[in-house]
Amino acid sequence: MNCRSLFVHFSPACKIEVPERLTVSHGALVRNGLTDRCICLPVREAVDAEILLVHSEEYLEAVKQTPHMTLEDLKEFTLQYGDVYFHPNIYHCAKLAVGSALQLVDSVLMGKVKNGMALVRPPGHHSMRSAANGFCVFNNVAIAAQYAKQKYGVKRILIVDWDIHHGQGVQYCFEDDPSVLYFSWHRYEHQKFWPNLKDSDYDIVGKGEGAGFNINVPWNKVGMENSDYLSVFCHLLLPIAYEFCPDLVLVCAGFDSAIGDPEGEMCATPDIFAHLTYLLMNLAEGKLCAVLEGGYNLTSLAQSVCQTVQTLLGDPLPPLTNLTGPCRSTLESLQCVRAAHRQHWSCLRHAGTISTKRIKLSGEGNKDEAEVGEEQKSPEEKIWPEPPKRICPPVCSAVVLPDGVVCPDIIILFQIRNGLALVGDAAMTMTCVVQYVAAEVDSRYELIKNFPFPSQGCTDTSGFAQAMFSLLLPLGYQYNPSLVLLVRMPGSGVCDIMWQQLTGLLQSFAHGHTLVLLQEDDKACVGPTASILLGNPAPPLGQLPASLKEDAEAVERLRSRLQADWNLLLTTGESTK
Ligand SMILES: NCCCNCCCCCC(O)(O)C(F)(F)F
Ligand SMILES: [Zn+2]
Repeated sequence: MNCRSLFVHFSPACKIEVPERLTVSHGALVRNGLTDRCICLPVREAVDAEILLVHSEEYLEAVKQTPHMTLEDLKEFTLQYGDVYFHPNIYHCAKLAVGSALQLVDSVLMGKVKNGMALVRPPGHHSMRSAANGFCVFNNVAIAAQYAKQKYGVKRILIVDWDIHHGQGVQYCFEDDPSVLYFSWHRYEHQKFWPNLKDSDYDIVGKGEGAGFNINVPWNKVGMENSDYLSVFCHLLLPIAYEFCPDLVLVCAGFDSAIGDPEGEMCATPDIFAHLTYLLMNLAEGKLCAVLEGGYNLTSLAQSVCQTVQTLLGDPLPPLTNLTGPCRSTLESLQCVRAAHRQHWSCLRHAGTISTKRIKLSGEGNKDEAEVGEEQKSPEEKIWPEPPKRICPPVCSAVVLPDGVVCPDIIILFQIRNGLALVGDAAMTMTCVVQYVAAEVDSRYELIKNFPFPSQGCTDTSGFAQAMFSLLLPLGYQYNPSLVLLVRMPGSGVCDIMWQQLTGLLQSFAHGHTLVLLQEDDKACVGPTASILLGNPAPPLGQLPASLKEDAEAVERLRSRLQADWNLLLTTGESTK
């Protein structure tokens, strides 16, 4: 009689955390030709010392006994923990899951690969120092973070947990540690959703030295969409992450936050993970390790994994359509978290200083007022369009030198992905290109007009970064252009590394079709700009100081003025009216 039949007979086998999660995800990667473009790292078992970076000796010793336990003992053992199922082979699997995450960290930090993803089972983010919990035995990502600090002396690590459950195990591990910034959003419903912890609410910000380095974003309604996720990234996570300036980004990549998942009951589509991944790749010079956590709808999971890996490979992002702006519940959560963290992060200090009152958002139904038809469907019955194919043009970038004429249609007609032109007069050329594209090329194409940056321009990097996240990104997403025309005007006051970050972030739009115009005497900028257009990560901005008050307030004023028409700019449930 093999273990399997023993296991099935006595313990309530877990119905959603099943082996098919890995076989279906891997199968989709193979089918989409993505495994051919990756190197497949060998896995190994974690050794005791690595597991003890996070877990206690008594817990490790106890788990070590499980392979030799009788079914009765196993059942007894399991009962002391919550929502976790022990099989005689789970200790071996849990060591492989940790070992895989550490292999990925080694390869990224030794520069063998730029980034990567570990597809592991069992997941890890709920397991605590001396307790298994929520399908998790060892905390894969928490161990990976401690390992990176100990073995490579990494100073600052950002952990982004986009799984729909709160990774309380990670939170407890680093709550007093300022070198690890833990960000988690999670279905919460005012503590009515599992794991029903007060510790998962927005006001739990970390302890002692770690105060401010734990960010909890509770989703108090289900049905959250792409707009809700993007709003939290633009108006909370990215500004803080850039201020923190991590040397390494780890992702608790759970995909139960995607549409169709029975646990999450959210409505964000799999292509959102392409954008979330890309936005994080502009940090830590692209050093990003994603480790699988949850995700229980096999169709949605497979698509989300492919979207994530395709972005890690540098493919152009699929434009996100019909972004309707965040819902009321999201705005309330966002406002609460920003207020709880204002004292810890200068990027939030001036936020909301301009009091704003509520506006009626276009088409905003708060999540439980969704149209009847959709609402009746169970998560498994939900349908969504397959993410669009993300074709990378044969030529990635082109540089046009002064005597050549810029022909943007080669970019627009997808012959190349992006381009850079050195021109005599950037302003005049910009006008020509705008007219040319508007007239010559099919009028369907829109352009990102020159963003109305605060009149006096943002002189300091922090102010500019603030404008980028709270203005430019949300506007760009909602405007959804087909071409991004980025013009570096003489005397713009934008420093080179900020320019590189901006060039990188703007690839989020228009399938990455960016045309950059530089003044021909700006030769020094050609190399750094071309490097970004070719997909290299932008150098870090460094830990950002507080932005100038007048800059931050100018951005806030502009945001308040524009948010009536562009509600991805909203950060509070209020408006100026
Ligand atoms: N009435 C009890 C419901 C218990 N539900 C347990 C949900 C566990 C979620 C695990 C996960 O998805 O967060 C992980 F990423 F760890 F796998
Ligand atoms: Zn989960």
